[in-house]
Parts: sequence; C-alpha cells; structure tokens
Amino acid sequence: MPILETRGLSREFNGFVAVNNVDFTVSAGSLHALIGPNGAGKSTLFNLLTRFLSPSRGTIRFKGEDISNVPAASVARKGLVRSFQISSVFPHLSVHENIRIALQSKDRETFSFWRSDSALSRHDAEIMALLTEVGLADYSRRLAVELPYGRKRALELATTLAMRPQVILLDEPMAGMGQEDIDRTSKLIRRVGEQTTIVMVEHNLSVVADISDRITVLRRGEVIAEGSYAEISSDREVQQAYIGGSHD
Ligand SMILES: Nc1ncnc2c1ncn2[C@@H]1O[C@H](COP(=O)(O)OP(=O)(O)OP(=O)(O)O)[C@@H](O)[C@H]1O
Repeated sequence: MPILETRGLSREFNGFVAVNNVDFTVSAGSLHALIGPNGAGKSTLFNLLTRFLSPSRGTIRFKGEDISNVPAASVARKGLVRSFQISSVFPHLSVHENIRIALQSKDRETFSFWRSDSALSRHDAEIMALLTEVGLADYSRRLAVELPYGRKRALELATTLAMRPQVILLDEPMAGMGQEDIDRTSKLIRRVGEQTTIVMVEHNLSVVADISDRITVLRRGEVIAEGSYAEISSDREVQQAYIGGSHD
C-alpha cells in the first residue's frame, strides 16, 4: 500500500490553477523526488501535502487515512513532517539543547518538567544518537547560530528526525549549499532514507539523479512524467519543459 497518495488534487489561487488534478503516489520506504521548472507547482503541492494549504479539490491519503481536511499540526503528529525551509532551530541554544527541546515537545512534556534535572538528562542517549546520525556529534555544545550553513541544515533535519516521522518532506535541501555540503547532505539524506520514506523537492538534478528511487515531474501544475531518472530524463516532454522553462 502506498504511504502517501493524492487523487485529483488541485489548488487554485483566484482562478489560477497552481496544482491541477494531480495523482501522486509515494511507496513506503522510497526516496521520491518532485521536480519541475520554476512555477510548476512543487511548493504548492508540498504545502497541500502538509496541509499548510487546503485543496480546492481532490484527496490526500496518508497511511490509508484521508487527511484532506486534517489540520497541519495533526498531520505532523501522525508522522508526515516537513523539514528545511521552515526553520525549527533556536539560534541561541546549543545543538544539544535544540534536539532536547524537539524530543521534549514531541513527548509534550510540561514546561516545569522541562526545567527539572531529570528532564535535562533524560534524553541524553537519544540526543547523542540523533547527532551522530546527522554527523553533528562533535558540535553538540556549539550554539546553533555558530554552525556553518550545511551543519545548520543537518541540525534542522535532526530536529525533524526527533519527531520520528514516517514520511519526511524535504524542501530544496541543497539550496544555497556549496559542493562539499551538497555531497555530505546527499549522503545524509540517503542514510536517513534507509529508514524513513522521503519526498524531496530539489532543483539540483545531479543530486536527484544520484539519490532518488523515483521521480515525478510537474509542469504548469500537472504531472507530465514519472519514473526512474533514466526514464524521465529520456522523456521528450520533460526535456522540453526544462529547455523551454515554464513558458514554453
Ligand atoms: N499564494 C499564492 N497566490 C497566488 N498564486 C500563487 C500562490 N502560491 C503560488 N502561486 C502561483 O502558483 C504557481 C506555482 O507556484 P509554486 O511556488 O508552487 O511553484 P514551484 O514549482 O514551487 O516554483 P519554484 O521552483 O520557482 O519554487 C506559480 O505561478 C505561482 O505564482
């Protein structure tokens, strides 16, 4: 069964159809990329999936449940979580403290408990495991604001992983990164993807080619192709969409 599925999903803005009748299916355990030229509707589709936006028409199912009308916070609690772009990091707290707060907020510990001694150490092992997973074990005591850009994105991913999501939506994880950070982040996403389903919007096509299991191509709000990188890159319509930009 697909873990995430849309049927006939559409979103209009004052009569302009940004996402048009999209059937999008994500298999559990896959790393699924969503690509397309500027203005294709990728961000709008992402916002619909996480319920930041409401659909004009169509349905979204997560683990078989219709979430088309479920509030965004409940969608996240059900295990469909968005990372990157929406920053979940407190800049003037340490890396360690950021993860602790993410774990505590997931467990909905009360504020008075947050400050107790047992709360401060309760999550230590899990915090270290998460930091090790994203390559931040050596940065644990550093303030988030002091981290280099790529490491900050890794911290954002760790705060997302702290919620133990079943599906992570990554919005342009490589945006603004130099090649070194891109290589490290690609490896990190692939590693995280071994345990969690990932849906990723990404403009860097060599990253997409490198780490995706399946790719869906959008143009002007519609799905024009889907398949492996080899399949979609040899598709004429996809080639035209990229050569002609969004206005061909
Ligand atoms: N809130 C809004 N109000 C009006 N139009 C919108 C709104 N959000 C998006 N659009 C329009 O919908 C279309 C799709 O935008 P969207 O941001 O989803 O595309 P995208 O594929 O994510 O583009 P990019 O790659 O440039 O980020 C665009 O033409 C955009 O102008």
